[in-house]
This record gives sequence, C-alpha cells and structure tokens, in this order.
Amino acid sequence: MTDISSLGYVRIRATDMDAWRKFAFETIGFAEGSGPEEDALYLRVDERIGRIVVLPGDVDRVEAVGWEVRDHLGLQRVQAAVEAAGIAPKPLTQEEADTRRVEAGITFEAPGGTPLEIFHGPALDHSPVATRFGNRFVTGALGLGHVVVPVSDLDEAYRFYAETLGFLPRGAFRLPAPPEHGPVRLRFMGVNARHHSLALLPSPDLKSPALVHIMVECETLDEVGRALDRVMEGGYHLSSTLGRHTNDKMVSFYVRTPGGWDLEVGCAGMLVDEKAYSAEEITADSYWGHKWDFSS
Ligand SMILES: Cc1ccc(O)c(O)c1CC[C@@H]1C(=O)CC[C@]2(C)C(=O)CC[C@@H]12
Ligand SMILES: [Fe+2]
Repeated sequence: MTDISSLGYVRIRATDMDAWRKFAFETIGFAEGSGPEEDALYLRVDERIGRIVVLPGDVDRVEAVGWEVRDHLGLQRVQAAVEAAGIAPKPLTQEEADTRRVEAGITFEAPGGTPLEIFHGPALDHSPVATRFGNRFVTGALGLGHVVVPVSDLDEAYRFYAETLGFLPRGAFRLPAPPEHGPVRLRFMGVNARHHSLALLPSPDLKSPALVHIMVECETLDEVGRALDRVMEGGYHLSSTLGRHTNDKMVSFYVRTPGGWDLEVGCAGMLVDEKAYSAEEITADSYWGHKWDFSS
C-alpha cells in the first residue's frame, strides 16, 4: 500500500490571470483564498489555503502536482523509493515549503515529464469557505479530485506510479487506435477510496509539462448543473456535455479553462472498496452524455 494518501494540490502557471479570476470565482464558484504569494490566485474548496494555485507566468503549464503523505516518515519512504528508481528528488527549500504552506516536501519530474511534489503537513485556513454560489466540494480523505496527465511512454509512467510510488491500478479504457499501434490504453490509478486520483493518457505529441484535465467534485447534482449554466452563459468552450462515466460513476461536464486544458466538474463519484475491487477495462467512457467537442 502506498504512503501517498491523496492528491493535495496543483500549482498552475498562467498567462491570463484576469481570465482565471473570472473563470474560477465568477463562473465555477471556487472560494477565493489567500496565501503567501501576493500575485497568485488561491482557489479554495476546503480548509486548505488553496487546492489549486494559479500563478502568473510566461506560458500556460502545470508547475507542480502535489501528492500528500501523512507525515515525515511517509515522505522519507517515498523519497527512498524514488531514489531507488534512479531519480534524484530535490527537497523543497524552507522558502518553497513556506510558499506552499506545507511543513516539508520533495520535488522531481516523473517519467512522462510531469513535475511532482510529495509533501506533508499542510497548514490550514480555518476561515469559512465562502463560495459565491454555495458550492460544497468533496475532498477530505479523498483529496482534491483527480488529474489526467499526458505521457509519451505510457508503460514507463504506469510502472513508475505503480511500482515506485505505490499507486493502485484502477482499470483502463482502451482508446480507438489503428491496430498496427497495438492496444492504446488510458490508465486510471488511485491512492484512496476515490476511484482515480490520476489518469495517464498516452499522447506522443503533447509537450510536457502539460495537463489534460483536473476534476473537482461537488456534493450535489444541482451545483454541477448551475456551474454548467454559468459556463454556457459565460460563453466558455464546453469540451464535453454532461454525462455519467462508467468506471467512477461520476456525473460531470468538461469546460476549457483559460489555460487551454479542461476542468471536469462532477458529482456522485463512487467509492472503491479495496477488499472487493478488481481492476477492470471499461469499453465505453460513459453510460450517457459526454459528447466530446474537439473542434477547438
Ligand atoms: C473514461 C473516463 C472516465 C472517468 C474520467 O474521470 C475521465 O476523465 C474519463 C476520460 C474521458 C475521455 C475519454 O474517455 C477519451 C479520451 C479523452 C477524451 C481525452 O482525451 C481526455 C478525456 C478523455
Ligand atoms: Fe476525469
């Protein structure tokens, strides 16, 4: 079993902070948090200072995917495993840890090019989570939600997350692909009862460090529906209509963020009972809905 307990945070570099402010607070309905970085946007969903931190930058990219461990012993074990895999993680400096409001952490690049941070000891913000439209997000032991990252070599990345970091395989979806390529699978992985906290999408051309999407989960369908209304009203690109996934049973839609990747907003995700779970291959992404619009 892995020492990683959940998806803790994601740090994003963004070229258009004004667009992000409008999208995050006026359209989706994250609470506006505050933190040590003055020019950053802290997207709050719970008692953490900001589960998604948007920082000004020259390009739109993911700066770090932060995975949480319970304490410094967990961090030591993950660090040893990463080193044994031939990767040299760097400790977060005191300044970097303070910026993230965590006690300590390490940083390294995972196979596939995603910048990772493993951390423990997040500081809490005990002020009310004042979301503009009354959204309540599902986090706690399940963590922020999930991230999907592009990987050029799926097998290498999959083995690293499973064998080095101890992520649990949570099934796959075989993507339509010409037979001469062999099977191409989108692989789902979990670290807790959330069906997946991570998915790896084989994407030979996508340049890292990139994101495919981040999923955040609301408590009720009405919150998702109202967010969808605001997204349509705001003229955002709807990457996928509302639908229900076959694996995690999540009812969700996907909207293009100002960063060029998607935010999946869902509800009703299932919880995995590990005692009874077996990794399965789904043959459709959804029971209904999820009509994808790849036009832009
Ligand atoms: C299949 C699935 C189940 C649960 C999820 O949270 C989830 O994001 C997905 C992936 C949906 C979707 C897909 O199946 C085909 C390939 C897609 C369109 C992508 O390129 C990104 C999202 C992927
Ligand atoms: Fe997803």
